[in-house]
Amino acid sequence: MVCQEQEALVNKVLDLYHKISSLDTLKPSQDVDTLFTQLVRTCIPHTPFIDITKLSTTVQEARSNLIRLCAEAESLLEMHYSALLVSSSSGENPLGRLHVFPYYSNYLKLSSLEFNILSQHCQAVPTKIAFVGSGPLPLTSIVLATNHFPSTTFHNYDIDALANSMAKALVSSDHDLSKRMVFHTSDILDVSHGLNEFNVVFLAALVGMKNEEKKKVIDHLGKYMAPGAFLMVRSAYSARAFLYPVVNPSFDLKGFEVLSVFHPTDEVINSVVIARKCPITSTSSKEVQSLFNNNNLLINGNMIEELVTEEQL
Ligand SMILES: C[S@@+](CC[C@H](N)C(=O)[O-])C[C@H]1O[C@@H](n2cnc3c(N)ncnc32)[C@H](O)[C@@H]1O
Repeated sequence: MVCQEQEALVNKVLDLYHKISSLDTLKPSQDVDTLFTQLVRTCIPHTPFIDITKLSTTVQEARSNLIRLCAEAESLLEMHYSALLVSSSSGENPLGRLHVFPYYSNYLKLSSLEFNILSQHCQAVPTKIAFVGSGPLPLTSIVLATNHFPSTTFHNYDIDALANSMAKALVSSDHDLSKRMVFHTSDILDVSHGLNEFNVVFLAALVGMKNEEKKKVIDHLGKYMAPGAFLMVRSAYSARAFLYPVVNPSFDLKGFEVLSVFHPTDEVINSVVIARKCPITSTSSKEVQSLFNNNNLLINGNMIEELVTEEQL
């Protein structure tokens, strides 16, 4: 049963959706900024609670189109600011002026939240972290590498070659990050080899926009990540699900042990889910040996110093 408050909120979102979808372009402008700011303000409150599984088919359809429009606007906004930061840096390090990006403080808060949640479960400092869906302005990797993991290498995967070339240009003049930020252009579904070298994999909210696409990406990561490695997934709660895809910890994380789910109540929009790839079950001892040789064998979150084979037990 939908209460009046829920109906009013859904109607407001639909109204904004129709206005946004009638815009000629989603490139940054006053009109685009005004409409998306109204949309975010409408969706941020946790009440009235919106259960997206209870929405009508029409509203479900509008939601999935709206998420696609949000993704397009987010990519265009990132491209705009990534290009602006590089073109206006006049020889200085553009990373010193990231505050010009309107949502920079949101990323500082989100990255700090994700670091705190990860640190509660992963005692070892990760040597290598993968960020899937890094974009032209890879702020999560930049903030984590700068503020939280000063000795970790970040491998950034993006399907869009232009996004990667812009991101590379952004970090190239930074003495430290130019060495610790690596960029790979590929659909993550085409990446298998090497995923087992990461202690931690982050999955951007907009990789896999429909539920079945998101599940496919998570299943793929589950297949190739190292046993014991951590997966940080961004999701959405209540009306924020009109802006981003929802990951259901009970159904969408097969092969992973869900460690915690956190729904921010402030302006950090994404929920954060941390899960750990289930330890080795049917993996052959040969695969275990190769995982160990890659020096990334984590069982129950701890790096294994030496491999004790069944024979030695
Ligand atoms: C706009 S960015 C958002 C991430 C944000 N910059 C951050 O630092 O958290 C999302 C990126 O995901 C990329 N993407 C979408 N689907 C992907 C896939 N299957 N494989 C790799 N990258 C993907 C898009 O090209 C886009 O650049």
